[in-house]
Amino acid sequence: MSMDDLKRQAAARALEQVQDGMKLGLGTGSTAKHFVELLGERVKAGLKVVGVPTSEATRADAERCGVPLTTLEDVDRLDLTVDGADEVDPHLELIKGGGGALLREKIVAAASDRMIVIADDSKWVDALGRFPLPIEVIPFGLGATRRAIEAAFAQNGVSGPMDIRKTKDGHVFVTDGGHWIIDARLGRIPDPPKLAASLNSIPGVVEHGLFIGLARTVVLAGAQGIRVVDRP
Ligand SMILES: O=C[C@H](O)[C@H](O)[C@H](O)COP(=O)(O)O
Repeated sequence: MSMDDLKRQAAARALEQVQDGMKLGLGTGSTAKHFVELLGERVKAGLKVVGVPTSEATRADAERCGVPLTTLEDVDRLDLTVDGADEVDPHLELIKGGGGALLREKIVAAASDRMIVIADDSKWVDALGRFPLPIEVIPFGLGATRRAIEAAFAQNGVSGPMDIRKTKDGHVFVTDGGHWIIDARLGRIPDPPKLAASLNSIPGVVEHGLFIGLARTVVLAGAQGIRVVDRP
């Protein structure tokens, strides 16, 4: 079975949690894209839902698949967000943002009563940090922001190279919000909630890819089948 088949299986399992009338957060990335496509099939068959997309890419996918969209101005809360992740640890803390959508993803997840993460089981790790941590920053004053990030890393016992994310053709990657991303290769993050709190307090850091306390359930698809892990 291909990696893509596994991602679709995880998406299909999460879709079982969707009920008529729900307001949904629609994640971003190759796994979340499967969820949007499968959701579109259910909508064509009569399911009534509305979704808030977490990126312009997901907005385009949802429109193509016929999923009705809304905004967080027009609805108070979302019932459920289904999104992918770059890493998941045993406490169900996450690294997200490999596709650059972390800011809208975190806003949408925080506005949701429940977040289900869908992933192939290669995303499950003992400790977060092997995947470079995306940190979304304002381009103004970048040198000062970088130094403050380095100081926060030192306080948290981590260090590693920090790269401004580039596109394949060598241009700086610009997020949907018009910001840049620093990818920090930390290797292992001993205390993700503490590091998240440190990064939250840095002016110039718009958001970061540590999703703490947000995922309620993780659906992992692997060669041996599907494993569903709930937050204790
Ligand atoms: O910014 C991107 C998102 O956080 C994605 O959900 C994450 O990168 C996982 O993407 P994929 O399902 O393609 O591995």
